[in-house]
Amino acid sequence: MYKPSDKTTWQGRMDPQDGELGLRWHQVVHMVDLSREVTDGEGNFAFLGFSCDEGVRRNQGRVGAAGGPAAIRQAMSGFADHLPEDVHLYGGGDVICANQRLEEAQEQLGRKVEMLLRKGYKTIVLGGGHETAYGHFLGLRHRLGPEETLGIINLDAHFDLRSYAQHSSSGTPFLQIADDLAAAGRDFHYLCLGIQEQGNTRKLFQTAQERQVDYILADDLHGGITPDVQQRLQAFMAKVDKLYLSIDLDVFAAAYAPGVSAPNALGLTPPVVVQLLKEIIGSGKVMSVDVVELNPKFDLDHQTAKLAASLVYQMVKAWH
Ligand SMILES: N=CN[C@@H](CCC(=O)O)C(=O)O
Ligand SMILES: [Mn+2]
Ligand SMILES: [Mn+2]
Repeated sequence: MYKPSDKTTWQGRMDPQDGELGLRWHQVVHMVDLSREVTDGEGNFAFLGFSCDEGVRRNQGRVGAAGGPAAIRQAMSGFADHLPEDVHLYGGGDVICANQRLEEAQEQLGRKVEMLLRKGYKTIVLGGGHETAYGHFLGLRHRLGPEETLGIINLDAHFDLRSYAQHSSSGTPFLQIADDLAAAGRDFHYLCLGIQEQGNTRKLFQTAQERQVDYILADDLHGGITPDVQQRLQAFMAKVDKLYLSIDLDVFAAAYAPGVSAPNALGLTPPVVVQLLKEIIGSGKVMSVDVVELNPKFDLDHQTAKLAASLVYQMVKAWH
């Protein structure tokens, strides 16, 4: 199920006395209906929501992530417009997971991501639980050339490499992706930043080792981009052609991001994450991004939604 964006979902303060200089994102964003083929979007940004609780529900989590896209959109609406004249924002609406039909919703997300990328948009997907990542991947894998290698960078307290033998969930997307890539004869290059040891069982560390996953613990990132972190990040990015960047908001300390499905007391601070995002986007290889796991039901004064929106702002600024 898909619901195109409409202007009523982009609302905010207005300063008409200031004319063009007073504009905010809700006044400059265009609406695009993704239920039909879209026109060329080269150089522009498209936001696409994935409104879904099913992955977190299947993963024994506290549901509420379906409200994520609307909450992030609301938080982005009031941002001051500092974009260059030739860069435009497009609200692409939401893919909605209905009646627990997660796999169908992921396929639909994939089709829309593929279309946006094919039309030249820089795509920013707003989750949803981390099951968003598998749907996202279903689309972006079609935009890889036959010889191009994909690198996946996940800012997350968790590996999300659980077995999907029983069912897929918000805890399984990167193992699903690893297996799909292997079936297509492609390598799985996966770097996790911000892993919490106490948040991942020995089984998950074992799977990470078996799949040759590269990771940096949150404990080793609190100091920001040290020479060692920079070297590891750059080495990872150098060995791939394109990057898919996924941001799970539970990578932050719960003090900054209380509104997530699985909060972490010892997570990262916003300045460290922004530094990492700039370094990653600075590679020039990022093809698509998602921000996931916002759970507005547990948010405090929209703090986590505003943090998610601010990450989007920083990425748009670094990426255009
Ligand atoms: N999206 C993934 N979530 C975590 C949840 C961990 C928890 O509930 O504590 C995971 O599966 O590992
Ligand atoms: Mn995750
Ligand atoms: Mn997580």
